[in-house]
Amino acid sequence: MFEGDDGAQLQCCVTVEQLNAAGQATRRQVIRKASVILGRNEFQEIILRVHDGKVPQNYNLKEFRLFTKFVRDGKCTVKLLPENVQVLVSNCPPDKLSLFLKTLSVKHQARQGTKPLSARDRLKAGLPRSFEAISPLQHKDIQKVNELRSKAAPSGLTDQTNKTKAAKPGQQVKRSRADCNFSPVKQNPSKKPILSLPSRKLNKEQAAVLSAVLSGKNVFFTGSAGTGKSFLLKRIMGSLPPKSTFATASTGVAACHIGGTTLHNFAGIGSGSAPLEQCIALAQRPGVLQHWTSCRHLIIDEISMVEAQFFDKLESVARSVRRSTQPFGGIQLIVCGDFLQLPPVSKGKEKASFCFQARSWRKVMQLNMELIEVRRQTDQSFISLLQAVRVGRVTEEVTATLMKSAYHQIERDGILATRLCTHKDDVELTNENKLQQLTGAPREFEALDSDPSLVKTIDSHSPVSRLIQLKVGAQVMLTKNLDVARGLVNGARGVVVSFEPGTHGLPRVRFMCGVTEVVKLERWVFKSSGGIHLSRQQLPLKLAWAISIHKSQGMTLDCVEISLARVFECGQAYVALSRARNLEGLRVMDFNQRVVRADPDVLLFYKKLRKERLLMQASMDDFMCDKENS
Ligand SMILES: Nc1ncnc2c1ncn2[C@@H]1O[C@H](COP(=O)(O)OP(=O)(O)OP(=O)(O)O)[C@@H](O)[C@H]1O
Ligand SMILES: [Mg+2]
Repeated sequence: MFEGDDGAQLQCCVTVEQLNAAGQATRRQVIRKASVILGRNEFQEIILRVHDGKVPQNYNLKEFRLFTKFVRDGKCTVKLLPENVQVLVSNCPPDKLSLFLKTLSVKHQARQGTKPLSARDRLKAGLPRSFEAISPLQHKDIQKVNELRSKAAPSGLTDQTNKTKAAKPGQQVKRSRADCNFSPVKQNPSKKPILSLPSRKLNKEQAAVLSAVLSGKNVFFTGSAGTGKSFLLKRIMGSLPPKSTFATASTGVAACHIGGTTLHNFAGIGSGSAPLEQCIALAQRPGVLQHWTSCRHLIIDEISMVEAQFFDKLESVARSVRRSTQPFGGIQLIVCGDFLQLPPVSKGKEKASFCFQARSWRKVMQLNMELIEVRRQTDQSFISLLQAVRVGRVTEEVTATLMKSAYHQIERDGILATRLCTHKDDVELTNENKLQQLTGAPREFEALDSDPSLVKTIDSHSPVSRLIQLKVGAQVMLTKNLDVARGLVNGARGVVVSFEPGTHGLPRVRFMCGVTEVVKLERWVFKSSGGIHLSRQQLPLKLAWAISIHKSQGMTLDCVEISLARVFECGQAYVALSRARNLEGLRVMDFNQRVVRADPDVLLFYKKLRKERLLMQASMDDFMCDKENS
């Protein structure tokens, strides 16, 4: 079973169109708040029921086409062929929609081969009309369909590409990349199951946070590095209606991680330092106002870098722009981060205050929850070392272990360690020099930007630069998840071993995980504050002799060398050390315990939170059993 969802029911916007022979809509019905249910009638045929809260409409899914290209945007179309009707779904939580389509596809294919009933058979059966929601997808359904598919002789394909050989009219399902796990019925050379279930399930504590979010409460959830906060945020995004959900983060790097935008971009009030009236006026500009009025769920990752005054300003702007007296104007806040990691950037002398010190924080936050289970690292002793560093408790043993790591040999297959630097200029200098030292002329890869005049905005949102220079031997890092199962994930380290033929031949990279792959162009799409979609097409690579600690925020890194001598912020040493997946992949130069500092205000906040949360935790338990009993 899939976590917390039966896959047979959707809440979304539905448009039902009756088409004429030329495919134009002659009649259109829009249902803003529809429920769409997958079920079976008295003859066990699969029925799509669209309910507008008054009268349900049933569509028999015998012959239909699915258009699923925009599932990640919460949209799809079911085209009923004989009736020439199309049902357009929109503003649907993407994860729910993709599970629904998977259920539909599997259940439909499992029925392949059953003889269609004639009108006479129906009459003779004399069964009372009935409708029953379809049972949730189980592993056995998947197995059955994979068997059917692997047995399917090549000529019997219902694959779009060889239309002439398409099997009897049956389901002519149009497949798009979005359906990659419903790949068209082809002989499957790799013999791996064609259909698969989502492998990376939420653990219990992550599921509890998701439940609290879906109950509509304002939730702050925290946890040390690698406990899956960002991972969970992406699942939360997949469970909320896309049109009214805005995913943001305090920095461009973190925003990239969750496929969102920066909080500043969402808010459109600049630095927020202007007087309130002015900020409200800024928020009412076209393009920005639409964010504030359509937003019902505001997600913020890496909250530790948002400063208190900015948070308070946002809260006041929200109430004023949305003409609501509720905290944050009634927007549901879903906020996460680790206050013992990077603090807000201080301007000038005085120390910037943390978000939890904001006037409105306690008024806004209804539930504080914590993820305890660390997922990035697996070695318990390394996890304990990191926990000690996180709270600034540097024992002799911690010091000895980190100093010993200076001799770790972490290079392998020509892949050198990435140096995590505290200052950006060191990074640029190191990468440039190292590239220059390699023989041969560099190959240049220029990005294709949707709007070259907005290169600054695009730069601040994408993890790759407009221009990338590479040579054979260049140390590189992947900046996008290409294939999680094969270890080609954001942060994966590698070295360029060759280029494909031709002046713009793509680079072939050998990765630390053992895979050697030609890296192809990828595309990043994001919404800028004016609400316009911007995009960049570029290689998902960046030079990786060095990277800044700020740019490594949120990342999981294979092999890092850290020099902590110039660490200047509380939490910075912890962020750097906690990027490494294991101690063997880490080399710490010139360690001395002075560089490890935890902010005393933050330690106090977590201490109070723990004391309170014991109550909150109890109420969390109450909350969970209320849920079970409801
Ligand atoms: N339930 C899960 N199933 C499988 N993998 C998971 C799960 N939760 C987290 N992970 C993996 O653990 C690693 C750390 O997760 P993530 O980056 O979300 O942690 P984080 O709390 O955001 O860390 P940081 O504080 O450094 O940003 C990632 O590789 C992520 O894919
Ligand atoms: Mg994170």
